[in-house]
Amino acid sequence: MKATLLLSHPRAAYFIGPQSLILLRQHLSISRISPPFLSVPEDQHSKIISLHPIGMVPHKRRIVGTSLKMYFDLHRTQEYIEGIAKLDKDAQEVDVDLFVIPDFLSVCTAVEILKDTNVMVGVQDSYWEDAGAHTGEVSPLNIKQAGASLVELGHAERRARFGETDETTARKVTAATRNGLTPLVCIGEKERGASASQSVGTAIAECEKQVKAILAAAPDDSDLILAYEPVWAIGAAKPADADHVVYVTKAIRHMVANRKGRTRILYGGSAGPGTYKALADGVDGLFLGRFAHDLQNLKRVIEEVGRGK
Ligand SMILES: O=C[C@H](O)COP(=O)(O)O
Repeated sequence: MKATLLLSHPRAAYFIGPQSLILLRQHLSISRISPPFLSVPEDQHSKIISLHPIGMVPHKRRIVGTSLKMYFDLHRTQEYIEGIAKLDKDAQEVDVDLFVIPDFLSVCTAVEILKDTNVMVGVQDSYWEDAGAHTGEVSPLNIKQAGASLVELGHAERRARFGETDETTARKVTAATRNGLTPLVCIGEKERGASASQSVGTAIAECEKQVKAILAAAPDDSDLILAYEPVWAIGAAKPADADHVVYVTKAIRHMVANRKGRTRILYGGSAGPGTYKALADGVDGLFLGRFAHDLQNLKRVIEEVGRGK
């Protein structure tokens, strides 16, 4: 068994095996451990670095973005993307990756407007074949050629309204990575449980099934973004409780701990300014919907995520 523990650190994450755990417990005099996560007091971090330099994985660069879903017409979308271009500098200043996912018709416009920035452009879906008689579908090959770099897949709205399943999402994940696109796959439980602990248990069980399908479909060394979006928190007045999100996203991180490729975990679902700080232990950033329509809100979120608060 390997990588059974994940140690959080402001600048790094550490994956260690059971042997190392015994050593680490002695070294740091830690008695209380709740696998798979271990909290180490900040003044002891340097001891971990010297004890386990080999298992060190660099901290993942944080990431913030928004999907415009089908909210705006073409003119408003263009104006919005021009506004996003102005936030590139803000994102760079705080080392945050920024992305925007417009409607399909606006993708080429977005790529053109953002060509001199670091902002990534994504699409809201893509098909599992690259070409052929698939009326109405959009080829991942063409998406790549258009200059997009992200493909959002398996969003709850597509699962609910267009019959998408773990299986179809997985096929699309494979096709996206085959074409050099990064899949941003949405996962999350449908219902909130009767109690806090039941909600966490249900969420982890449902996410595990979704994550397994994604991991089987994505090459192990590919870049992957998982957006944890509890379905009941999408389009709501406020995001899911921070404790809930942190428990679930830590469990998701454990599920993907053995991947070779970079795997970043986002939270989405009524997120906005003020959401990130309490989630910082669990997620690498936020995926916004409505609350990014006001670009001032998005700017604040970029700053908050970049500063970790
Ligand atoms: O794609 C984004 C998510 O579905 C969240 O949307 P929302 O923030 O409007 O709830």
